[in-house]
Amino acid sequence: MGGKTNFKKTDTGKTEVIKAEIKEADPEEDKTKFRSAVVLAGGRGRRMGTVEKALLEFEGKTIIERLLESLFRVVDEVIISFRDKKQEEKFRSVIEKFSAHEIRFCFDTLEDAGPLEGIRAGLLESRAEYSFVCAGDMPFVDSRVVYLLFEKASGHDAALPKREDGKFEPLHAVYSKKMIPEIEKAFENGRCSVLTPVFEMKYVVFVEVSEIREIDPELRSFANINTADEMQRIIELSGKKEKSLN
Ligand SMILES: Nc1nc2c(ncn2[C@@H]2O[C@H](COP(=O)(O)OP(=O)(O)OP(=O)(O)O)[C@@H](O)[C@H]2O)c(=O)[nH]1
Ligand SMILES: [Mg+2]
Repeated sequence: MGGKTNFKKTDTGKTEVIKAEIKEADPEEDKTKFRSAVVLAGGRGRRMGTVEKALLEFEGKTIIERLLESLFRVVDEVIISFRDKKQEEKFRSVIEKFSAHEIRFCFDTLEDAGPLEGIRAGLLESRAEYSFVCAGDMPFVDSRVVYLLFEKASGHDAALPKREDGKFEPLHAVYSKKMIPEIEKAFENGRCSVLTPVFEMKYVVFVEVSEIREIDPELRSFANINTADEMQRIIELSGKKEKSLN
């Protein structure tokens, strides 16, 4: 399908409808489970002047490399969610560096439908029941936080961080395959907010960021880059980290 799809603006950013019925997780259940990650890379980076944000580089390393290094500490395969094959070619040389790992690709069916379409394609391609989904413009994703989200999601439909101000981090979350039909329904209703299908699922775990702060005190994991100014801030943050490590 190549044609453009027009989606209505949704109001699903609001948080009043939360259907989190928590089931008892079985700690033995997922010890041997296959885990996937879906990295969303199919956006156009328009706010930065149309750039491939995942290929932005600082201190000699691209964001996608940083992400892959971190993710392969905790998942068995990574699926990179591209808009089309032409985009995949631009990433080939970076991805070759990870030939020892399982990296696969998926491509959008709906053009320019946003991250939710990338998630749909990624979850369809995923060989795991649970996939960690993140934006491809997040340089500091922390494998320990990803692991925590997998643990929280186990036996449930999804696990999303919830900030102190009540906002969620749907592009740094674990989703089960149950999200796929809910995404299809959202699109049928002209909705493209990632939170729309999330709120349709029954067993969603919202992980308070206070718990994540125990691992990642400044919540650097969620930092993402949308503008040139944010890129500058990320470079500064990175410098700070180097110092605190020494
Ligand atoms: N597969 C896929 N991924 C997308 C799509 N739109 C956005 N993304 C990804 O979703 C993540 C969050 O999106 P944004 O921060 O808006 O990134 P973007 O769309 O490239 O940037 P802008 O054009 O400035 O909005 C980024 O990692 C994007 O690459 C899409 O249509 N398909
Ligand atoms: Mg966008």
